Amino acid sequence: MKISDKQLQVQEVHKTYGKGQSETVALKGIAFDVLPGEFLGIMGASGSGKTTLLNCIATMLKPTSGQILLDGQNISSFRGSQLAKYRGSKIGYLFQEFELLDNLSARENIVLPLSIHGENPKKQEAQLQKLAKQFDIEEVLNKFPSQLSGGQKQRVAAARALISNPSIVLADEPTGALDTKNAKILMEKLSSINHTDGATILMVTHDANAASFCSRILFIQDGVIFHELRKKVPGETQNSFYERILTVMAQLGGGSSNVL
Ligand SMILES: Nc1ncnc2c1ncn2[C@@H]1O[C@H](COP(=O)(O)OP(=O)(O)OP(=O)(O)O)[C@@H](O)[C@H]1O
Repeated sequence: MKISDKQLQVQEVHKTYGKGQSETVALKGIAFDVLPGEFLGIMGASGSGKTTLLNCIATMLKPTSGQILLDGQNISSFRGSQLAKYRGSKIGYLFQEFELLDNLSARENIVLPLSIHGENPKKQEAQLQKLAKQFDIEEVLNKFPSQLSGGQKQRVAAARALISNPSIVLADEPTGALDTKNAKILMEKLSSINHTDGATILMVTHDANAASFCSRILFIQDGVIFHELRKKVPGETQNSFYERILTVMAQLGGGSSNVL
């Protein structure tokens, strides 16, 4: 495989918080690659290092050692305007709590990343219409966040994450604040965009249902990869994958709960 075939390369990343007695080693040499068009899930017990890993990839945190490469570029070396460009155009973010701006309409929230980078308004409109259709939010584009349901807010946030056509979407517990029905709708939409547009998605989740939409799952324990599951191709059903996820979660958590 050529290096360029790998969209994201996480190479022996260590992350330590604090010093001396308050030192916490959150990541202990984590390494994996993500291919273009993969839908990768990251699972693991609370405190295992999932958010730390996501924040290192997002450049919100700097690894203590190791390297992270996106599209072959070492993102840890980025500074100033290069870093701002990376955050604004190469990465789409989707958080548990939506993080929409209250005083902007859904439409304005979605195009915000493009507006900041001075994209042509015609291009903005075409991208916006396409995503609004894909996420079934065409009817609510002129509403403000306070006028939207939780499910609608998260689909608006998902459209915003994809508007700049990023190399990778980083999602941290995107279904965490949604009820079962809205979580399923969001995952179906993300999965469909992953299949039709080849969007690469990396998603941290505790939810086995959400994880069953992924093509591969890394299970993290104490800052290292403990296990990997891959959906069988062709044709493993989502239900069969879900059952396999629950089995690993039971081994990890030592119980039958589907929440780690
Ligand atoms: N800013 C920080 N300062 C010190 N320690 C931290 C900090 N952030 C996280 N940690 C520690 O690093 C470890 C990994 O935390 P992290 O938030 O990455 O875990 P997580 O798997 O995302 O957990 P959760 O599922 O509960 O969100 C934990 O032991 C945590 O207490």
